[in-house]
Amino acid sequence: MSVDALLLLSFGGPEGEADVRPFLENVTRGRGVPPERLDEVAQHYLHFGGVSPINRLNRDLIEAVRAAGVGLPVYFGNRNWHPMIEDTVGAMRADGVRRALVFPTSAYGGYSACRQYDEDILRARAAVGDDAPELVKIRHFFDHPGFVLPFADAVRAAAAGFDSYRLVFTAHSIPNSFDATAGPAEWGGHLYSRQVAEAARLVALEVGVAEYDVVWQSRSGPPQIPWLEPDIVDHVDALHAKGVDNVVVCPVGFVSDHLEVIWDLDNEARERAESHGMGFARAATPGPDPRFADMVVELVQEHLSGVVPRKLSPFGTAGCTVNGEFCAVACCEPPARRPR
Ligand SMILES: CC1=C(CCC(=O)O)c2cc3nc(cc4[nH]c(cc5[nH]c(cc1n2)c(C)c5CCC(=O)O)c(CCC(=O)O)c4C)C(CCC(=O)O)=C3C
Ligand SMILES: [Fe+2]
Repeated sequence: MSVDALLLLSFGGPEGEADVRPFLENVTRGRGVPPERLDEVAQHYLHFGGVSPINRLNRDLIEAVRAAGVGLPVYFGNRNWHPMIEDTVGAMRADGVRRALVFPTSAYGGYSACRQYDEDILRARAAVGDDAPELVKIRHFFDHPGFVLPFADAVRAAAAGFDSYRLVFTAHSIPNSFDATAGPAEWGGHLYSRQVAEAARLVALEVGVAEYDVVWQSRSGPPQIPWLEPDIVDHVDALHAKGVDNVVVCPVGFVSDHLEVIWDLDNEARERAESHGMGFARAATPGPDPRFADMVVELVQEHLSGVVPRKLSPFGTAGCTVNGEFCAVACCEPPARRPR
């Protein structure tokens, strides 16, 4: 297969105070997130001057992927903030791009982590019209050494100051109902939580830690709807009650230092741990590691020249579809949302 560009597709984040509200409205349109939760999240962004690190980190990653020799023009588009994917795909068409690979900045399956990026591709191609470039999405990479090994080194570095510690992995919580439908139906559901557990297992194996926990963070949505639990902050309390004195948190659900990482972990979870007199260290995310950019190049080559896929898990390959098609019928389909 030949392609003439790579598109890095991400979530997007605000780049100043005035962006925060319109960004949050884009994220939560029709999603039933209570207004109190939005006010709270707006405060998290305003704490950092209204600037999420996510766009800068993505621009840095694009530079690193170019420098790693990807050999294709690299474009940048987001779901929720500028540069918006519709505009980027329009620019790609104007530049004469016929077919592009899409690298999504999420390693996992599930509605929020995978299918919603397919919806973005569908929407952008529809907006651009008949001669929109063909867009081929790259597979889930939660089990790629370029994702797992930087996390493992980061855990070792974070734990360096502790004689003993409990290793805790976190990923973004999602509604239980989203997890139930995650993945092709014949794979039995729960693909998101199973991939997160598998990535955690691979990182722990590499570090040489036999006992660890997998927990969740950054829950939103109305309280009566069940989401994946336990929450990291509650879990810190539980570890304290068990007599754990140091905790190392590895944000395995995230590719880079998103706002959820620098607020929910570096502020909320850390404060809770320190209130108990516990030591707390957070492992770095893999996005800025040169091995991560090399992984992106390798994933491109998997498509172009049949380089043997490097996968550390026995899980099937998913997420790689053309023009925003879903992996399978009803794959990662969100249950109908209740109107608010
Ligand atoms: C699984 C998952 C990922 C990982 C996969 C991936 O990386 O894509 C992820 C990433 C991200 N989520 C982000 C931001 C937000 N997510 C929200 C809300 C939600 N996230 C959800 C899930 C996920 N989210 C869900 C089920 C909701 C409820 C509403 C809905 O059903 O959609 C809200 C609304 C306010 C709130 O309630 O928190 C915000 C502001 C940012 C940008 C951060 C930055 O600026 O650095 C990033 C990378
Ligand atoms: Fe989110």
